[in-house]
Amino acid sequence: MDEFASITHWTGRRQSAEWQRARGVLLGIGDDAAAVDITGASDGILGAKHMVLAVDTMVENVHFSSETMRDEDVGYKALAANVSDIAAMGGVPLHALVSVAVPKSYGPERMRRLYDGLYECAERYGVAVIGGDTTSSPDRLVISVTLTGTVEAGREVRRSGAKPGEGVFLTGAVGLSAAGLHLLLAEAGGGGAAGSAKQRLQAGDVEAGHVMPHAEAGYLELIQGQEQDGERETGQSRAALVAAHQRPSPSVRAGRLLLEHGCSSLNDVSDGVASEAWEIAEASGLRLVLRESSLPLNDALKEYGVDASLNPQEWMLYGGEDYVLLGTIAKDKLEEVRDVFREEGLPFFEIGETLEGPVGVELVRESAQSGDERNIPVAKRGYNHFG
Ligand SMILES: Nc1ncnc2c1ncn2[C@@H]1O[C@H](COP(=O)(O)OP(=O)(O)OP(=O)(O)O)[C@@H](O)[C@H]1O
Ligand SMILES: Cc1ncc(C[n+]2csc(CCOP(=O)(O)O)c2C)c(N)n1
Ligand SMILES: [Mg+2]
Repeated sequence: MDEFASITHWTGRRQSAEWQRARGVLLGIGDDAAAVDITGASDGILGAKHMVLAVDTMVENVHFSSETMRDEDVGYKALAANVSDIAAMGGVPLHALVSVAVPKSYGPERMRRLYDGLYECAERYGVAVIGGDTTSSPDRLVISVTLTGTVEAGREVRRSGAKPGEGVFLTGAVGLSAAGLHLLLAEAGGGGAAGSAKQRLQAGDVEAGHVMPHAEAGYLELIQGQEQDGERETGQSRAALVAAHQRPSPSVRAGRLLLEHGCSSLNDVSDGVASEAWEIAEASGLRLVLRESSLPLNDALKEYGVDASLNPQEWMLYGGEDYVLLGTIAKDKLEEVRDVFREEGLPFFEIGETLEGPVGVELVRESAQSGDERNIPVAKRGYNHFG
């Protein structure tokens, strides 16, 4: 199959012209460039709007491997990661351009499956696929998605908007994706340790008083004492962790609600809560204090941590690829937001607060015995491609 036949095989008859027109698409796949009219898009935005744009790339053996993701998952996640960036601006995702570099080992059927996943995500979030670029690759698959979205003019939610004295929240569970990756690599055989190398503490972190490594007792012992689930639940936990890794659910609806209720900053969790919290603290020039007991420790994550004798907090703070939102909002707005999220059946976890500088991120740890509290500095690290 030549290049043009391939593109048609992947993209043909996936989205009707009518469906695309509702997203403001005037001209889709097939010409030198696509043409869109954002003012004509039915995106739920009344009045003046601005465009928000994001691009995100996934590289085989960096972001995924044949052991961790099916082809459909790669397509799904490549788009979902971008949807999450648009959600983190409070925007509505609209149009995607998809660039792929395809190795010979990926025949037409594998690429078609990749696009099955991509279009599944596109349908879920209402994204029109309007173009892309196709090349060959000598060795590994690379997929890069560019996504547009819209947001009320001048209302995009930035990282720099947090003020001292606000609440810090998460719109979903964290750490599951990293635990899912660990599990998949461990099941693939011996890869567990290698796969989690990025999640291990670097020498010096312990002495510096940074958050504990998996070897340190405290947290793990605390949760180990709690009841273990049976066989059936273990299977369900595995599925939850794997799904979190392969099929993230970006918080678009949450982002829209948060914009509407005047949240002051947002960042999506791609590199880990610690890293994203640091980005908000630095951009806004303040201290961000997280409460250890308020971090949402998911049951599946807890169970896997106990089974693997690894500290799930490491995944929660430094794992990444969760694609939920971390943000800040004035404390007097917390109650109404809490209520709205409950009504809509969306998770909302209040995990800390912002304080006046110096810039940094801390974790408040309460001693189980004495009830004493101490603030531990949270290391500024997460997934780093050049680290
Ligand atoms: N991987 C892809 N996924 C979705 N659409 C694609 C993909 N590759 C190309 N397209 C779309 O298919 C059409 C034809 O692509 P093609 O690369 O031939 O055009 P082009 O961009 O004019 O080429 P050139 O790069 O030489 O300028 C364009 O509308 C392009 O956006
Ligand atoms: C096989 C395999 N090994 C390691 C990882 C972990 N990983 C890769 S990129 C990334 C952060 C987000 O990327 P970016 O910053 O590029 O958006 C993380 C946590 C994985 N997903 N698959
Ligand atoms: Mg981001």
